Amino acid sequence: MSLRGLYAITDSKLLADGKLLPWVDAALAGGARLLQYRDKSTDSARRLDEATQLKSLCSYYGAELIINDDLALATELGVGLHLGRDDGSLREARQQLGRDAIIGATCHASLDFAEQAAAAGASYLAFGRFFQSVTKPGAPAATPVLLEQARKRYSLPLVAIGGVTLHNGPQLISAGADLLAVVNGLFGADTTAEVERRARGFTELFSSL
Ligand SMILES: Cc1ncc(COP(=O)(O)OP(=O)(O)O)c(N)n1
Ligand SMILES: Cc1ncsc1CCOP(=O)(O)O
Ligand SMILES: [Mg+2]
Repeated sequence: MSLRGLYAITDSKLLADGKLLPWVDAALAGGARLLQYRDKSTDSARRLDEATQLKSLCSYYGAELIINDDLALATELGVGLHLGRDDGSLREARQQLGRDAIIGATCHASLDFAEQAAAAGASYLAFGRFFQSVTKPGAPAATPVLLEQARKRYSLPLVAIGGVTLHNGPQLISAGADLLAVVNGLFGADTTAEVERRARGFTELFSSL
């Protein structure tokens, strides 16, 4: 599949109290192409249960499920994986998950990190945060100029993350982002109808630019 469009990322605090499945359903109905299950808890039984249900939802909508941080869970479900700088070896994950798996890499604001990730077999390169992020306020700051530089250097899909909204998304796409990765700007909505409206809005940004 082509990696372009909205990349929705779950947040266990925003999507507590039974919201996970309906809110994700709305994001996928609105056109999200990738969904990352990002849950920092250690309750492995609940994580397996939730990720299994998300896999079914993604498959219904023709989207791809990516697991944050957890190679074992991605392997068990046969889905993709996102690894940060301290989340284990991308090369080993590639060997374990196989050549067709989507494996994404955090590059913060560094073309050197991007070079290492590309050499290790990353499927996409993720830069950011680009704006203030309530989800991860301490993430290193990146600028659209960095995206432009990465765009010239790599044909791999580029992901922009961090404080992304419908309002600031267009400048990231113009700078070369193939995927907009969004937590709060999507799942911070109060209703499923609003999540779907926002997801549709993000999706339309890619056809209008
Ligand atoms: C698409 C995408 N990009 C970056 C990140 C951040 O990953 P990481 O630096 O490992 O931080 P955590 O998300 O694990 O807190 C991401 N998850 N997804
Ligand atoms: C996980 C992560 N990595 C860099 S910023 C970020 C959080 C993105 O969440 P939000 O879209 O709410 O800023
Ligand atoms: Mg991580």
